Parts: sequence; structure tokens; C-alpha cells
Amino acid sequence: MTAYVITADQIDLTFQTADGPVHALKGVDLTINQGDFVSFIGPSGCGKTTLLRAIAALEAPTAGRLSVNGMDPDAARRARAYGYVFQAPGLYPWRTIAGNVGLPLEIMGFAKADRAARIARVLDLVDLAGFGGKYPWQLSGGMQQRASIARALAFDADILLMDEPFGALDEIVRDRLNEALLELWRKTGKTIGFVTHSIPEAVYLSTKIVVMSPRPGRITKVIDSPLPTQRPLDIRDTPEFIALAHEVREGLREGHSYD
Ligand SMILES: Nc1ncnc2c1ncn2[C@@H]1O[C@H](COP(=O)(O)OP(=O)(O)OP(=O)(O)O)[C@@H](O)[C@H]1O
Repeated sequence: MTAYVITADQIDLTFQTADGPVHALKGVDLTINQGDFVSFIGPSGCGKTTLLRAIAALEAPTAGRLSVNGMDPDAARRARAYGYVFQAPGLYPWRTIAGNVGLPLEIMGFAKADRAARIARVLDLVDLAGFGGKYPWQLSGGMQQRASIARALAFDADILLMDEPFGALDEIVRDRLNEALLELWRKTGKTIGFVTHSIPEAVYLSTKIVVMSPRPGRITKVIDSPLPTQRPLDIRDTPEFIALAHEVREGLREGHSYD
């Protein structure tokens, strides 16, 4: 039996603005399975962030049903069903890396020893073991973003939601973080929802690629990746990878996304 972790059933989400209604999402249907790595790709304004935020109960749909781990998004948030990684690392400069990673645990009242064990485990997972005592400004941009991923992993939720986490980083750092994220996904078996603008990034990382289009924000195509889960970076030069990237590009074009 397939275990659906996230389901969206005819989701609409309209923002009322001074200039009239903005249809950020319209008729969105989606199923995400346990252990999927799902990328949301599309041009600016197609509702990628809004969909991720709706899954995380940071926005409320105007219509339709969303389920996260069998719960409505609010209940899932209270059950700490997911970790959320924002575009910017958002680390407090006056706290050490360990202090930043442990902050949500501190707020939730976790005991000191439990906190220390969790911090050590997640820093190790993102390859920052030994950097817990440093301050954010002592780390590169890529390391800071890894620290923010560690913070999102602190509760050990099975779902990780990531809103364009590597968008601000240069290509070489981004490549390394993509590799590290895939490794983390393979090691932990988490279900990941990942927003990106980049076709190669979406194709490299995903088991499922959700192509979106704006005005109104909607899903135009869902592509299941035939690539193996073991993916060295040079898989990007293979005919299978290039064909898949082409399919995504065609999907974006069919949605008239780049008009
Ligand atoms: N809080 C808000 N109030 C009003 N309109 C909003 C709000 N948040 C998003 N929107 C609008 O909803 C639409 C979808 O926005 P969203 O940020 O989800 O798109 P996106 O695909 O993530 O874009 P980007 O790639 O630029 O981040 C856009 O037209 C945006 O202007």
C-alpha cells in the first residue's frame, strides 16, 4: 500500500489585495508519498511558496482539502510533523551555531542533555560537526544554510519543507549542497518538498517534479523521475538527465510560463 504523506485536493488560495484578488493557487491536486523528494518549479508568481506555506499551515487555503501525515495542516504543525527551511538562513548572530540549532528545542522545553544530543546528531548530518561553538558570521553562506537545515531537522520530523534554500548561493557551493542534501535524504528517508527556479537542481534532486504556472497559480505537469537514487553530480551529463531536463522545460513552456 502506498503511504501518502501529503495530499492536496482541489486547493484554491486567493489573496485579497488593494488591487483586487490574486489567485495564488487554483485547483491544486497533489499526492506526495513517504520518502518522495518533490520539487516545485515554475516562474515567479506561480504559487510555489504559497503551496509550501499552505502545507506548513503558514497560509490557509480558501477552498479544498490539505492533509499532512493524515492531519489538517494546523494539527500537523502542532504535532511538529515537518521542519521548514527558509530562503535565508535566518540565524541569530549573537547565538552560536549550536545555540541557533537548539533554539526551537529550547523554546519547546527539551531537557539540556536531550538538546545537546539532538544538536550533535543534526550538525553531524549536515557535516558541521565541530562547528557548534562558532558564530554564524564565522561560517560561509553555504555553511550557514546547512546550519539552518540542521535547525529544521532538530525535531526529527519525517517531512522537510524547503523554500529555495540555495537560491542565493553561487553555483559551486550550490552543487555541493545539492549533493549533501541528496545524501541526507538517502540516509534519513525523509519526505522532502523543495521549491526551486532551477531546472538542473529540480532534476538532480527529485523523485517527482511538479511544474507550475502562474495567473492563476496551478500545477500543469507532474513528472516522476526515472533516475536512480544514487546520483553523482556527473549524472547531469547523461542522456537520461538531459532528456528529463528537456521534459521539464517543455512542461514550463506548455504552461506558457515564460511569457
Ligand atoms: N501575502 C500575500 N498577499 C498578497 N499577494 C500575495 C501574498 N503572497 C503571495 N502573493 C501573490 O501570490 C502569487 C504567488 O506568489 P508566490 O510567492 O507563492 O509565488 P512563487 O512561485 O513562490 O514566486 P517566487 O518564485 O518569486 O518566490 C504572486 O502573484 C504573489 O504576488
